[in-house]
Amino acid sequence: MVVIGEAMLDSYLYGSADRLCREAPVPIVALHGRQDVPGGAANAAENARALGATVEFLSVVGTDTEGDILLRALEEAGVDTSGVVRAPLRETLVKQRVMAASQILLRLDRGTESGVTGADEAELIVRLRAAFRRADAVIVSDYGYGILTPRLIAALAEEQARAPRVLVADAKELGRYREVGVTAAKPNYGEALRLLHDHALHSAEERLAQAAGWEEAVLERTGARIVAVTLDVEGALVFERGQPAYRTFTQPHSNANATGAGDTFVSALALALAAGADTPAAADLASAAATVVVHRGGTTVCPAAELHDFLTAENKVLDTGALLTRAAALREQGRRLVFTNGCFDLLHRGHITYLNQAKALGDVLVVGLNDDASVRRLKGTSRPINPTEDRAQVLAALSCVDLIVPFTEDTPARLIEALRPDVYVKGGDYTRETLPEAPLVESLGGEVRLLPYLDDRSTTGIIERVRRAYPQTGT
Ligand SMILES: Nc1ncnc2c1ncn2[C@@H]1O[C@H](COP(=O)(O)OP(=O)(O)OP(=O)(O)O)[C@@H](O)[C@H]1O
Ligand SMILES: O=P(O)(O)OC[C@@H](O)[C@H]1O[C@@H](O)[C@@H](O)[C@@H](O)[C@@H]1O
Repeated sequence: MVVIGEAMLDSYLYGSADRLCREAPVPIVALHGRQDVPGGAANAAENARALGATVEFLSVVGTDTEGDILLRALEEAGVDTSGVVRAPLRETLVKQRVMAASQILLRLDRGTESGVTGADEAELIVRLRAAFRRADAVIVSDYGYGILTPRLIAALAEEQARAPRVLVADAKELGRYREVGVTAAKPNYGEALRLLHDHALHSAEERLAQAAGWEEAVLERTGARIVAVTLDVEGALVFERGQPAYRTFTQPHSNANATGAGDTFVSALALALAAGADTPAAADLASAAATVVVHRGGTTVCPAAELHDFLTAENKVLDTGALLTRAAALREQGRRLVFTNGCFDLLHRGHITYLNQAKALGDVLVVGLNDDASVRRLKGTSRPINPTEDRAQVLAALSCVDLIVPFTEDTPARLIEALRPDVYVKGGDYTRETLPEAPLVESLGGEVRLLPYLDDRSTTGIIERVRRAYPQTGT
């Protein structure tokens, strides 16, 4: 992985503030600690390393002490910094935060006016071209401080046209990368507004609806194959040419001191795409990694082991008793429960789109999963291909699925009666009249919603394609 962009040093000054200053009504901070960590593009590089990538970092950094501290921290984290140009005329970017307990009181920025000389630019381009050719994936992290010059972006475009890589752009002004042929672009809400000349809306619902309408425009203005608009606590909306939009969901955390979740998101997204994950899976991994760093606080990374623990410890698979206890607690918090059921054998894109849409109809998506005996009765003895436990774990990896409950009957009627969902969702060919569970759901005060399946996507279709591809293996 090559990460190129604007490195900064995030410097945290920790203290406590118990009284106000006599000269002016401002807090007096008694300092008792300091921590310096790589920020900006350097944070993206450190995140990619922590997730397991071999990382070459390219940037322009001053020859000052802050530059030394920054590069030493990166090297200690295992990032290769030999591609960083040290520029005597440049002041290293520093973002110093004065903290009282976990509250940021003030941020002081330095080095924001430092330019890049023609010689530094030329040297960085030479290093970029060489590194690009060695890389599987490239991240561009452009905060608008002048390192990513038009000439450098043109060189990037040439390299990408010559031998395309998984190239992810995280930039304040994404329009600058339109001709580069990036694989994925990651604007946050503010960056997307700037790109599209749209105006900010206030409630989360309004923002989501607004962002859902951006699909065509963001893909067009960034020239990217995939655009992930990150929406802070609301997760992300992911658009891809020719595919249905996909939303990721986070576990909300009110960590005012969290910063750099976007860098983590980009690193995990780039790595997952480079490793061959499809877009929804890559976006879910990115979202999970970002959630981990938000919960940790400060400018930090998500180590691969922590991502793994986060994904497996979520314990989404429950038996009926445990589900009902959890559902009662969620109801008390005023959460709206959405329920659907199915076999979800050989999970495919149709399933993923459907589950994503189902989640959007409420707060908590519960999936009733037909167990192996019930799948056999419904679909024949050759099914399921994957056993209950595996099917449950695959579903559990989706951020839109909150809880999974295996059930053994032919229909979920008993489960619906016990759970009393606010919304019951079913897909495929049903109508309200032909759906056997509809009267039951409505008699319990719930609402029935039917969602279309994507055409040409089915587990049976996959099995038939495999059969045709390998006829010699018989039935
Ligand atoms: N408060 C939060 N609780 C849970 N998850 C969050 C929260 N804030 C952000 N995230 C996660 O981090 C991802 C990226 O966040 P965000 O939209 O804030 O990016 P960003 O503005 O580029 O971040 P930064 O500038 O801090 O790097 C979100 O899509 C979401 O998955
Ligand atoms: O250039 P502006 O946006 O003013 O400063 C960047 C900061 O807001 C922070 O950005 C985050 O993404 C992180 O990269 C973090 O390290 C960095 O300090």
